[in-house]
Amino acid sequence: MYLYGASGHAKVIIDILHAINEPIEALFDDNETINNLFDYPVLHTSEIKGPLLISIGNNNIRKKIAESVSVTIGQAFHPSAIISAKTNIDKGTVVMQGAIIQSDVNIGKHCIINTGASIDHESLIGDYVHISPHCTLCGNVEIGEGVLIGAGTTIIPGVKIGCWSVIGAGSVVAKDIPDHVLAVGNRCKVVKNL
Ligand SMILES: CC(=O)SCCNC(=O)CCNC(=O)[C@H](O)C(C)(C)COP(=O)(O)OP(=O)(O)OC[C@H]1O[C@@H](n2cnc3c(N)ncnc32)[C@H](O)[C@@H]1OP(=O)(O)O
Repeated sequence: MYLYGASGHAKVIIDILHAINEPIEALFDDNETINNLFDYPVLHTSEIKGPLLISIGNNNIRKKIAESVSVTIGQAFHPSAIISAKTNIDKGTVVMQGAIIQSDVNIGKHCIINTGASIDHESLIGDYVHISPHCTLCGNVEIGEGVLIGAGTTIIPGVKIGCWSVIGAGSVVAKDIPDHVLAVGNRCKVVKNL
């Protein structure tokens, strides 16, 4: 596996790849001052190789890179994650330690399902989404493309979050949230447009 991005997020993905015995060939990064991460070389080249995981936490940047490369895309699920056999997860998505993904969930490409997050039955997660550590998504939740759900957020059943919106850490979302907004709080409310 090759990784694009040599930051803290890459360190967590490296742990997952170790846990599943997936060899790591090298990392790529645009920052020419970073030449290695742990024992792995960091390359600065436009010749990107696959299978590739984009190991960058920012959803916009992950999308830009995904659209600019034409190599095989990998996947990485930590063995401690519990993933229903009746779930579809698209390429490029990583599932961190202790996450739980229940039956009939669909998750798009290049998503991050972070440490200890729980996604319940029949939920729909768009492409380039980040579900941060210890979020709880109840059943039938819908998350639009590019959304960041901040750490520890709870989303009650059936709620829809619009594309490229951000939900602040620790929020409780009981009503639908539109596209391109920042919304925060218990009784989560929109505080600004993005
Ligand atoms: C392994 C990992 O680390 S994964 C990374 C996971 N990342 C996260 O969970 C980060 C989530 N980010 C947040 O919660 C941030 O605070 C954000 C995105 C909500 C806000 O960031 P900014 O755009 O900088 O907004 P800003 O700090 O100006 O806040 C706007 C208002 O919302 C408030 N606010 C910000 N965050 C929160 C929050 N989580 N809950 C309640 N209110 C909040 C601020 O106090 C501010 O209120 P004010 O205008 O009355 O002063």
